[in-house]
Amino acid sequence: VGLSKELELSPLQLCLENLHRTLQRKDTQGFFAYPVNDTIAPGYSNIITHPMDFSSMKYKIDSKEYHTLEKFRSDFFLMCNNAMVYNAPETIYYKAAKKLMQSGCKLLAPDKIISMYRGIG
Ligand SMILES: COc1ccc(OC)c(-c2cc(C(C)=O)n3cccnc23)c1
Repeated sequence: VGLSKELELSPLQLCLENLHRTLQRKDTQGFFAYPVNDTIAPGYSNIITHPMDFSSMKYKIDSKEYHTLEKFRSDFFLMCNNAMVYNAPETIYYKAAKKLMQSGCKLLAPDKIISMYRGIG
């Protein structure tokens, strides 16, 4: 007896869960774990129109909102870019976002995405 229907993870979801886990492991301080709020980041919601964080991405994977690897990839880069727009270059958040983005570029490189699709079948 397999997982009940709604819990069954599709090959794409399994791939996205894997990528999500690998990328989130790089965020050792948890700066990208949850949505940034205006209390810890004054004026954030006025400056960043499309917020994104790892918990929101996880929710989108589990609710089957990502139909392609590219949609997941663009949310990841949106998350990193937001941090490099709101925070000044000398801040720990900007530097953490830049480093995270570099990891994402390697893991989510187009040739890697193509081979993942081949693997998904
Ligand atoms: C200092 O501990 C935390 C804990 C969680 C955070 O975001 C979820 C952040 C955080 C994360 C960010 C980002 C990602 O821009 N940020 C910007 C300004 C002030 N704080 C933050 C910091």
